[in-house]
Amino acid sequence: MSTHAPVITVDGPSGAGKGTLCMLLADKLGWKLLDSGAIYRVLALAAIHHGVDLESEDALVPLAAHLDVQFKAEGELVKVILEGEDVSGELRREETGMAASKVAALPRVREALLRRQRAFSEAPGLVADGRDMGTVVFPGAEVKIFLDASAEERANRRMNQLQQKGLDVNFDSLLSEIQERDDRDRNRAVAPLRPAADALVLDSTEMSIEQVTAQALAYVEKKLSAE
Ligand SMILES: Nc1ncnc2c1ncn2[C@@H]1O[C@H](COP(=O)(O)OP(=O)(O)OP(=O)(O)O)[C@@H](O)[C@H]1O
Ligand SMILES: Nc1ccn([C@@H]2O[C@H](COP(=O)(O)O)[C@@H](O)[C@H]2O)c(=O)n1
Repeated sequence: MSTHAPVITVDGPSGAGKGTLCMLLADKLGWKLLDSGAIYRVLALAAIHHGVDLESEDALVPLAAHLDVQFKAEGELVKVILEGEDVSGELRREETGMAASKVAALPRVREALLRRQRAFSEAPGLVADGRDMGTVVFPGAEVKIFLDASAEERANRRMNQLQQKGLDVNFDSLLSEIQERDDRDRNRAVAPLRPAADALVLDSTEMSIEQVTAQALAYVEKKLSAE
């Protein structure tokens, strides 16, 4: 007999702070974490490594269906192993995010990755980070949050994040990459980025990580205790 595990979905645009919030929620609740963006990123890397055109749906679908990837937790970090190779560094690059948003716009590619994402749902619960977690992948989720922030604030956060890694970055090019990715994610024909009708929308533009976490946790506790 299968038991139902509760799900919290956190959707929103790139750099809104979803990953940060999801990690804190999963840690606090002792629940599993799904970083669905990492799956699209891994697929994009697999395509690049195999010389597959990022717009060829026919070639990408079998690659998505047979993606040989492992996520290995090592302390606070998660190592991503694609076909035996550690791609954790390559995975987080801005150009990988851009390539991921191209493969993610293809309907049959999304379909091929659905089961893999749903398989993350297990007891005691799952915190799922992405673009369509509350609308498509887990439409029956107990708690749905849509985390937003202005494009300028997200570019600023990303710039600080990259500078902390010692990388030389340009605000204007980060902002235009974020806007290009937003545009593709919001306007694609399938699973476009938008809040689920029953999601709490949090605009974090003027909020610290601590304020976002406190508001999200209060909402999660209220929703879960009402179940
Ligand atoms: N409320 C906040 N205020 C300031 N900085 C924040 C806030 N939330 C997150 N950050 C910082 O912004 C950066 C991006 O956050 P994070 O990686 O969580 O975003 P994301 O939405 O998961 O992005 P992506 O979808 O591209 O993976 C990180 O350096 C994080 O520490
Ligand atoms: N549920 C999702 C998650 C991600 N995507 C696409 O992948 C790109 C990379 O995502 P990150 O969260 O790792 O930045 C993103 O721009 C989306 O195009 C998606 O479509 N659905």
